Amino acid sequence: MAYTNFTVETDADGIALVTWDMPGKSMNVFTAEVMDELNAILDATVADAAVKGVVFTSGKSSFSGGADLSMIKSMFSLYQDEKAKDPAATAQKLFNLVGRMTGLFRKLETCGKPWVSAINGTCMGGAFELSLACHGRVASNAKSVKIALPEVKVGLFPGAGGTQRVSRLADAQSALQMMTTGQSLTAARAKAMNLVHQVVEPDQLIPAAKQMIKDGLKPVAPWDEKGFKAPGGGIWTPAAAQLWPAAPAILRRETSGNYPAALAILKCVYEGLQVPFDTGLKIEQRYFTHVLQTTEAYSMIRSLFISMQELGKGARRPAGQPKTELKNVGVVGAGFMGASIAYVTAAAGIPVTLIDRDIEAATKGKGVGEGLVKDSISKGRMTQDEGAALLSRITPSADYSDLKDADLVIEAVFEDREVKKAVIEAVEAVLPPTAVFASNTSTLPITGLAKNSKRPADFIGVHFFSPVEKMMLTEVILGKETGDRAIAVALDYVAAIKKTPIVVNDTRGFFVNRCVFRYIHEAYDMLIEGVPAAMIENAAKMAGMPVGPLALNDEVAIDLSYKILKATVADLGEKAVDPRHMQLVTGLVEREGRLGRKNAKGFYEYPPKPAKKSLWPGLRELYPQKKADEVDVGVLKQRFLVTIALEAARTIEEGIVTDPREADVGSILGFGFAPYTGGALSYIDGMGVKTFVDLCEKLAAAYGPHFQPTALLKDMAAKGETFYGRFDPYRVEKAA
Ligand SMILES: NC(=O)c1ccc[n+]([C@@H]2O[C@H](COP(=O)([O-])OP(=O)(O)OC[C@H]3O[C@@H](n4cnc5c(N)ncnc54)[C@H](O)[C@@H]3O)[C@@H](O)[C@H]2O)c1
Repeated sequence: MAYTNFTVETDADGIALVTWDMPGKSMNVFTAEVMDELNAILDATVADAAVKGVVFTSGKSSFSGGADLSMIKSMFSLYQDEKAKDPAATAQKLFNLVGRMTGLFRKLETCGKPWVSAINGTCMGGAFELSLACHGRVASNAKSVKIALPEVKVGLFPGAGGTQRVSRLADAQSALQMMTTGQSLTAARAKAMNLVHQVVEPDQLIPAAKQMIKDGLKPVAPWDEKGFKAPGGGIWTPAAAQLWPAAPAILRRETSGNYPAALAILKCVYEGLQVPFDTGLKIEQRYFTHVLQTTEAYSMIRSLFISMQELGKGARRPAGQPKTELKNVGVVGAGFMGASIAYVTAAAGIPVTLIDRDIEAATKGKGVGEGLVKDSISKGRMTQDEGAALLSRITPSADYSDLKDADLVIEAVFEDREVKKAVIEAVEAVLPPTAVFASNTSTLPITGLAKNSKRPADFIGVHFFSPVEKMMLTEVILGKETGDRAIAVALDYVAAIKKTPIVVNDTRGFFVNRCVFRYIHEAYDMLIEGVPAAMIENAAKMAGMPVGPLALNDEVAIDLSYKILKATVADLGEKAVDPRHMQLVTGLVEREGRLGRKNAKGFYEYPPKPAKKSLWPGLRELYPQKKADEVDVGVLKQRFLVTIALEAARTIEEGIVTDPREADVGSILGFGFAPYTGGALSYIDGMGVKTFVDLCEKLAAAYGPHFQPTALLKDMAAKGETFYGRFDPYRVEKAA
């Protein structure tokens, strides 16, 4: 029988090689059709007496990425459309849907013939759960092999038997760690955890998998054998007696109780290990159904899975613009940012001309790339040859005429209007008429810079975040005259370097920095009120922010905050900044010389390693300090999230950001806005706009008018609207 997504070849020994190779896809994913075909293959191999066992592998360079968007979306729309009407019936339907994959894998596990999964590349989520249901697992030792159950990162957890099988193979602590963090394992680590049986050279993968069957692999899972005991003896052992009381506390410390999926993993493992395997599967299915219905899962899947993919694939790309294959990119300014921009561009296979004022500076910039390559090679992420090829794509130069073949030039020179003006003119003098010019400025409006260009329609902002090689977000900034072709070229470039773009209209601070400074300014307010700095930082982390606002301010530099406050006063007048903020920052920079991380003196002290940073004791002298019991940490947490969300809502109201997906994805990728909320606008939608408006009014009365809800928010509250409903960029396909 022919299958669309699989080939099946049975050899002379009666071993069927099932190869998963979905047509037209770069990666295999689970779809309803894949599950139907897998079920049919299972039935056929069981029925065929000539088949002694099955080796299951992938025809792609990776094994599989797990569940497909369409499956998640259909569960999602079920929840969205039907929950309000009949919550109990919706839960039952979800429960049945969730059980499909679990049931199929259990059927495989108990089919009576041995199955071996041959893991040839990255194996994620549902695909690893399928492998876990196989009786044998062999992984290639290729560096590209990564094994993970990463569902928790989008608010879910392994719900197709993963929690039950992993905790019956690996010790409970490692199992919990793997699933509650979603960490990636190398093949060797997976073997050490007892999750795969063998790790072999890539060319030995299929022979080794077949050999397991020839050696008489029993088609019975360990937990289906009589007298099976979980590693470490289950949960009633002295070691377990230490782990289980501590586990919830550790999880709480790591997640501040913000992630229902992480807690559900803990419960699935704890409860599941006390009952027979099939009952454990039911427990998992029940918790998964529950987690699917939480606001956190709903919002995280929407932003971190669906919206991120849609934006990455060019959801905001203007229609009708042909795709640009970038053959050469110019980067002008080989300093802190430019050097890394050149590196990520070359890493994406694009030749780069890296220009600075003299060849020494340009070569030094390439040296940054050399350092990053060396690091990647030492960590096994890159081969010597790949590193050499990458570096050969970066050509340092001090001659602007070398930009004559560039499709796109990105400037990252000093943040100075005059310097930028001179660079724009020098570049345009040699640039081909088809090329686009992008500025990486963080504070200068694009429309103003474009005034120096003879071709403002081809002028755009491409704003990177530091460290460029790690940060996944790029803001694409539109000046008033930026044309569609420039937007398309910028988005094609961002896609080529595998970052996620958000398209933002020109404004002071664009989107991300506007929100970031609201976060930091709220911390200034708290300091001024006398809240101890440690409580400020802890409250932010408990709210789900990855970095406290004071530590973040140290990273971006306090003198930059000072410069921005002064520039705001110069451009918009004294009233545009809070005089108490100005006083605080002026004192820190001018009187104390505290510039932040860069001079090892900021809100924190940075002693030489290995000593850890600690809050600067002098902060306690600046304002009369409140006692810990005079501070409500819950309110501090709320203030951080609300002030950022309100700023994000303002950017929508002002037309700076036009699509809620971009505000959400931008807030999470740009500054780590509490990911469990799904982002700054999902935070508002999640609690309901009316509730948010009421909360803003309460906070405004207590902490100042910057908490006043905006006109749009009040209007939305009155009409019962949500951001996603109102702007409706987000269409969920109906369940099949
Ligand atoms: N530092 C950040 O975190 C960050 C983040 C996003 C954007 N930016 C923006 O990126 C730009 C560069 O910032 P940076 O931190 O990399 O600065 P930097 O001082 O490290 O680098 C600037 C580089 O530009 C070079 N340069 C100056 N004039 C030049 C000219 N006429 N021709 C060629 N090269 C010239 C300098 O020699 C230097 O190597 C600024 O616009 C800044 O606002 C910075």
